[in-house]
Amino acid sequence: MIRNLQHKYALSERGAKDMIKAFVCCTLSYLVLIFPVGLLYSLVSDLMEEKAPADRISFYVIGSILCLALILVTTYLQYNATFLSTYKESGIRRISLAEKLRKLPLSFFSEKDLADLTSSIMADCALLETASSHWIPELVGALASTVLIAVSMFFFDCRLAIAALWVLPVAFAVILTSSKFVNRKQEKQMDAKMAFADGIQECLESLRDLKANNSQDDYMIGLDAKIKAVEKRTIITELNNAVFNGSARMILKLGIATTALVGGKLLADGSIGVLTYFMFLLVVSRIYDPMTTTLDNLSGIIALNVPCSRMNEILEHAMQTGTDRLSNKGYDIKFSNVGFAYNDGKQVLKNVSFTAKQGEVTALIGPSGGGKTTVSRMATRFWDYDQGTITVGGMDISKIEPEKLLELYSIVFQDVTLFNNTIMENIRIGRKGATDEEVIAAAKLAHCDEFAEKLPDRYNSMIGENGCDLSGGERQRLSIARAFLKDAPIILLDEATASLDVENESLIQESLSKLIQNKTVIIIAHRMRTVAGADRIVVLKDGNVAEQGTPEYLCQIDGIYSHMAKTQMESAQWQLKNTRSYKEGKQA
Ligand SMILES: Nc1ncnc2c1ncn2[C@@H]1O[C@H](COP(=O)(O)OP(=O)(O)OP(=O)(O)O)[C@@H](O)[C@H]1O
Repeated sequence: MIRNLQHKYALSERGAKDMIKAFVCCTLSYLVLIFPVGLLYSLVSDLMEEKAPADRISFYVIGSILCLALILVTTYLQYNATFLSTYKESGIRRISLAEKLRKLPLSFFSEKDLADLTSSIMADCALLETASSHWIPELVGALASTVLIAVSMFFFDCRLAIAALWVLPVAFAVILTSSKFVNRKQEKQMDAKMAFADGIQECLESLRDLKANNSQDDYMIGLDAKIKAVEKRTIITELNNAVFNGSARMILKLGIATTALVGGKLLADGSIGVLTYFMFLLVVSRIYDPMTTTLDNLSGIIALNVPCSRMNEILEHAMQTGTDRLSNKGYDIKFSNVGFAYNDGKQVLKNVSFTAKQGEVTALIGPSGGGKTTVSRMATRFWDYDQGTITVGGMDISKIEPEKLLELYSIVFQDVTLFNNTIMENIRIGRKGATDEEVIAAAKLAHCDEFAEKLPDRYNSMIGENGCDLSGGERQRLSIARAFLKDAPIILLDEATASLDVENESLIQESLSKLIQNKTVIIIAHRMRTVAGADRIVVLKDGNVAEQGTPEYLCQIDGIYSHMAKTQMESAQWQLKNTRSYKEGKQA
């Protein structure tokens, strides 16, 4: 049962046990509400039998105090078992989701969109919180207490019990049979919401390009259609809920009428006494209240399937694992017949073999789409390869825990990610715990001091979201400073100096040459000038190693590298041929 609950409602083991406790407490708290009814029944019975209530006054006072105490205690227990444990569990769920996401390979994220994941972490967690604190324990509590009360009703009078209880299975049947239909509508509503959230996110991210291309109006038409789709789907879902839940509620109310009618008839026939009739009416009024709430929640509980399966998909997805004990000898990176395909199944790397040696600079070059970035993703376990092996210092990287492996790398990406924080803290991400002096030394090596010193708060200046207050070159220099600070034995530079001007590129390359001494360096570059000084060049074309060797050797064989170098030399001399006619046109 515990395992079932864990899977069904994406709970931890402790969360599932707490949920069972909540079921028991809810049942008790509903059951004790019947005690005051019993006391009232006894009082009316005494009055009718003309017993002197004065003799029984202490019985009623003690009985009332006991009822009150029981209600207080069970309410307190129910509160603790549902609310406190739910919020504890919610914290555990959110942390385990975050932990899991941290350990999932990037391949998982390329299958999912950000809006979907954000919704799982925020909205789905909040929904499960409400379900675990209210809907599910209330449903189980109301059902269990109703069953017990129903049994005692049958004990008193079968005919009246049937008149009071026939509505329950009918109302439940309405909700359960409609659930599949309602679920489908809810799934469609969720899809429409996701498409809309994606649209908003895409719109905000691409605002600059939309403005530059005067495409805002066209884009807004598409976004408007998505909003309308959400509106339509929400109306349909709410209508469905209203029809089915409304019908179930009405059927429940019929129970009071049938009890009154059947009871009246039996009373007139003399089959039952006034007291039994009165007691049934009292009990019926008590059991329908929790049942009405329960029926409302039942459709919500059934619809939990969608968020729970989305959450389980994250929680049960295979993680990248490995040892955190390194036994590598040196830091040579060796690719042996590595093959890889992204989720679309297209083979992107085919039998890739090369060695990036420690103390050398290995440059990956080749035409666009040749597989350079993919090779770097394999080396860092951002994605796991399908065939072959990759080793670092002789140790198979697929057996190394990804976070441990990444400790060996200083990486500078082409698309830099910065945080809305100070320059100092953005660089300190390279090595947590580095002193201010160490951060500033790294910043100076990456020539960040040139712009940091000019800012009002110098290294303590805020740089805006993703460094929006800085230029492309300045952002790139910050990420290079991080790599300097981390000072790991393997350096991976993915077009690291691409957004720098020639002067800054030369200065940073000079600093980089100090950083890379005795390290394994892999550079991905398009500009042949950047890789001319490399010790080894690996040319990747269509996922194959087309050529490899020293720059001199590759020039001699007159292959792709030599052709690319020549073409880039020619393009360096290229100029706008139409300059004259352009000027003439302007003057005219
Ligand atoms: N996340 C992904 N999902 C599916 N296919 C991808 C993904 N990333 C890259 N590819 C495909 O893999 C192939 C190799 O891409 P990769 O980015 O490794 O090439 P590259 O040599 O680095 O290109 P460029 O020089 O343009 O950056 C391309 O055909 C690309 O379309």
